[in-house]
Amino acid sequence: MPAPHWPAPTATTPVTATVPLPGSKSVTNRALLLAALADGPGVVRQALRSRDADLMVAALRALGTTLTPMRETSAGVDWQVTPGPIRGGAHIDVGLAGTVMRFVPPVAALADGPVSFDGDPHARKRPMGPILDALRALGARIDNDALPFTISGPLAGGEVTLDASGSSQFVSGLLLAAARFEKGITIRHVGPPVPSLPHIEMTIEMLRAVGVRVDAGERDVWRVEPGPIAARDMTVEPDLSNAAPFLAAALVTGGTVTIPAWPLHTTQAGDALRDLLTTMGATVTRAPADSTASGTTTAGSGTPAAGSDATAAGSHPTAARSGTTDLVVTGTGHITGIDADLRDVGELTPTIAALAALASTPSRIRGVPHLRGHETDRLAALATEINRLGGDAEETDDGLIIRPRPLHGGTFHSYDDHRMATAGAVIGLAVPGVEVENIATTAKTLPEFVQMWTAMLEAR
Ligand SMILES: O=C(O)C1=C[C@@H](OP(=O)(O)O)[C@@H](O)[C@H](O)C1
Ligand SMILES: C=C(OP(=O)(O)O)C(=O)O
Repeated sequence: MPAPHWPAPTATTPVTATVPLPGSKSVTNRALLLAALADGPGVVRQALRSRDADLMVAALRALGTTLTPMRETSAGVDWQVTPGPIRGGAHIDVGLAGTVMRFVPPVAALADGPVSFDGDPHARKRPMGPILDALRALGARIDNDALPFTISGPLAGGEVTLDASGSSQFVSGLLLAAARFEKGITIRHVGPPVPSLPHIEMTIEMLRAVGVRVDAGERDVWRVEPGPIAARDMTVEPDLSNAAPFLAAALVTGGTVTIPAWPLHTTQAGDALRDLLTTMGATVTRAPADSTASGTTTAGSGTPAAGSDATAAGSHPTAARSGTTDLVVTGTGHITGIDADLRDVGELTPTIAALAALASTPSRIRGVPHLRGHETDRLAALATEINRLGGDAEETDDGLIIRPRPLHGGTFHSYDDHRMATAGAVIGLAVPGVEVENIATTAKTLPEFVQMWTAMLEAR
């Protein structure tokens, strides 16, 4: 029996809340995988606990890694990770997680036997061809061009050309495991532009932090030298993309939302929110990390900011280098439309589109045709759901045009997409009677979403 739809709360007053966020999905799943491939036991601190992270943990365990939780708080889980020989014979469930379906197969190709992969029904539709062809070119045998498939090594590594315009994760997946390939790897991208380049930067930065030599000096070419991956003590930053709906609430309600422990230097896509939300009419400031806006209370977990102690003293390179501040976003209740190329930060599109649907001037979102291969076809889903509520959204070849039009209540379908569900919540702040279908899908990256959202609205 499907769960009843979630009545998205409407904000009757401006929100004033501090919202600590759990760890980044993208950093967590890279850190766990690198720790599993390392030359000794390591630690991943303040890792996200969510469906995607749990799927990564299960995948690495199935391949022979020992992962032991040392401490779990609402800021995340500290994992002791002890690598083992990579075992064949495993079956990996990727769920709907791009980071599992693209990052784990290159590791599986190093196993001593075949490894099979499958996932949610929609996972079978997400693009996999370029990374599977690349693994074949590097020596692996694979029996299909999409999920489900079985992969067998050995994988020698070497040079490969692929079209990564469908997902940056094809490049990241190959790079993450490549130091363990006998010949390392040289990847050449040929095709339309690669999306989500900051996520490839994240991969490179995290590889370098564990001693892997990466050459990214030439556009669309990446080289990883074979060699050991150092065991480290890594700390995960808060998930800045999951900050998006909460910060959007400041714009929609004319309130103030503070996110603690926002890194001063980061490769996370969510950092682009500072500029995007400014363009849409917000005031964005940084406050010292130990300050709390007066009169605010903490929404969500009520624990110290995720990443705060880690970023003061921690070992994650991005956090350790430059520390963190609070990020404070204040809105006016009046949203200006935006014309933005989101190719680098496509995962922010559902929140930006939700804001655009509430804006007083038209918006155009460009550069994101690859969103058709995300958790759902996000361009079609956003246009359909905004229009279902009476809005005016139109798909283009590479994005969306959204024009102002008054919205009314109704069902907002999530398509099993966590960011569609949170986009429905953002619209619901301003539009009475919005009901989000399958809000539970937020568990992909933020299992506490409903509690955090409710606490944000109740905070004063
Ligand atoms: O490497 C990563 O952690 C991610 C890369 C991006 O994928 P695409 O390049 O497929 O957009 C992003 O959208 C996704 O949420 C996470
Ligand atoms: C595209 C996303 O996820 P995935 O890692 O499954 O690709 C996302 O989180 O917006």
